[in-house]
Parts: sequence; C-alpha cells; structure tokens
Amino acid sequence: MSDTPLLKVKSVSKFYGQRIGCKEVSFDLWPGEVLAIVGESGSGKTTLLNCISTRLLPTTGSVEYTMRDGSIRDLYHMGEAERRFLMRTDWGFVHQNPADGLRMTVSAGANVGERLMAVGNRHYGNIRATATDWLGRVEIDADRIDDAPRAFSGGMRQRLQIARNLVTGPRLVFMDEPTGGLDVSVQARLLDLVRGLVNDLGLSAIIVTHDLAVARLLSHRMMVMKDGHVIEQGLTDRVLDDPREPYTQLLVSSILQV
Ligand SMILES: Nc1ncnc2c1ncn2[C@@H]1O[C@H](COP(=O)(O)OP(=O)(O)OP(=O)(O)O)[C@@H](O)[C@H]1O
Repeated sequence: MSDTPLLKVKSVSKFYGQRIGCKEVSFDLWPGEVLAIVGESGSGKTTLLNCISTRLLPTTGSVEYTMRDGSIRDLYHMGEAERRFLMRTDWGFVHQNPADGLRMTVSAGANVGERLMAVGNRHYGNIRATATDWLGRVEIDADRIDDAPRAFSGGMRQRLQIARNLVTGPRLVFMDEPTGGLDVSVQARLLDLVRGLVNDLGLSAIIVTHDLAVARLLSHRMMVMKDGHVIEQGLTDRVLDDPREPYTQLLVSSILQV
C-alpha cells in the first residue's frame, strides 16, 4: 500500500437549514481500501457520500484527493471542468437505481462505449471490442450488446451500470446501496461479482448500505452513523464481531443473525 491516503475527509458537516445531514465526519481512505458507511434510514449516509463525491457541497469541511500524478487537491476548490473530468475518468458512481446511472434508451454497448469515448477513445472497433469484453465481465451475453437496458432485468441493469463505471479504469468507486431493490438471490450474485471486480482491479470504494451483510462481504473497514454522526468505526470484522457502542451492538444483534 502507498503511504499517502487516496482521500482525506476532514470535518465534513452538512446542514439542511437547522437539520443535521452529517456532522464533523473525518477519515482517510487508502488505495485499495473498501469502506462501508452503514446506519439506519435518515442517519446521514447518502448526505455524506454525496458530500465526499462533490455531488453536494458541505456546509463546512474539506476533502483532499491524491491525483494520479501524486499531487494532492482540495476537491471543493477545483474548477468545474477539472472536477467533471475527474468524475468521468478516475471515479465511478454506482446508484441504487440503475436508471440514474444509465441511459435507458441507448444500447448496452453504447452505454459502456460512450464512457470510453469521453476519455478520448475514437476507434469504433476497439470501443466495441472493449464494451463486449466488459459485458462479459459482468456476465451479460454478448448477443445483448445492441439491446437497450430498459429491456434488461433489474440485476442485468445493475451489472451494466457497473461495467459502464469500471470500463475507464477508475481508482475510486462510490456505491449507494448497490444491491438495494433486488431479489435476495440476485443480490448474492451481484455481491460476488462486485467483490471479485474490486479485488481484481485493486479498487478503492466507499459503499453506503443499511445492510450489514453487504458491509461484511465487501468492506475492509466500516463506519456506523447515527443522527448524522459517526459513532463507531474500525475494521469490519472487529466492528461486527465485537461492537463497542451500545447502538452498534443493537444494530448487529437485531439485523445480523449470523
Ligand atoms: N434535501 C434535503 N433537505 C432537507 N433535509 C434533508 C435532505 N436530504 C436529507 N435530509 C435530512 O438529512 C438527514 C440524513 O438523510 P440521508 O438521506 O443522508 O440519510 P440516509 O442514511 O442516507 O437515509 P436513507 O438510507 O433513507 O437514504 C435526514 O434527517 C434527512 O431528513
């Protein structure tokens, strides 16, 4: 592992008027590390994810990111064009609802290929070959390449969204409840796939989930949120097997009967 964190989140708070979205959250994310943010509905997970990924501007705090060239940049002080380029190339964002991350009326191949074009690929044959390869990696048959995702099942759509995000070789992927809304059997298969890809590609990831089983399977480290605050964080196995905070103990005993 490198000796520089990929991401440094410092005292990030977001208020919606008087209401707390998230408060004073700080942590480092290391290259190749997968962090799960868990908590009940309304605890501030999505607010925090959106602040870190610059989709939302926090009220206070900063986030530093180590660029590919090793320089460290403050994400909230980056120019809009550079930030957009970073989001398109170095980052991925997997939404809970695939329709938010896909273009539902263009073909599966184009959904993957247009990300390649966005980073400068122009050769149609290469783009199609890479798209075909990525569809295979997410277990979508090559003969579906010209079908639009609206003709796909929920699980296939989510796998396509993952391919679209990973095709450009990002270093950091944000995922918001990536298996939410899917059948249990479909979830299990998707989790296996995500775990394999994250490992193979050595990706860093921040995954928001209310499902502790998802955190257990995918993450190295986890943060537990309650009312906008991080109340406990640590290695995932430690937090789940030996929770220190009474609230985490309650969460683990009520949800994770394993
Ligand atoms: N746009 C908004 N305007 C006002 N309050 C908001 C807004 N978005 C979120 N909140 C409030 O901020 C708090 C945290 O919400 P957030 O959506 O981040 O939680 P969450 O843990 O992601 O919940 P869920 O799992 O249900 O999505 C809640 O009290 C919520 O009502």
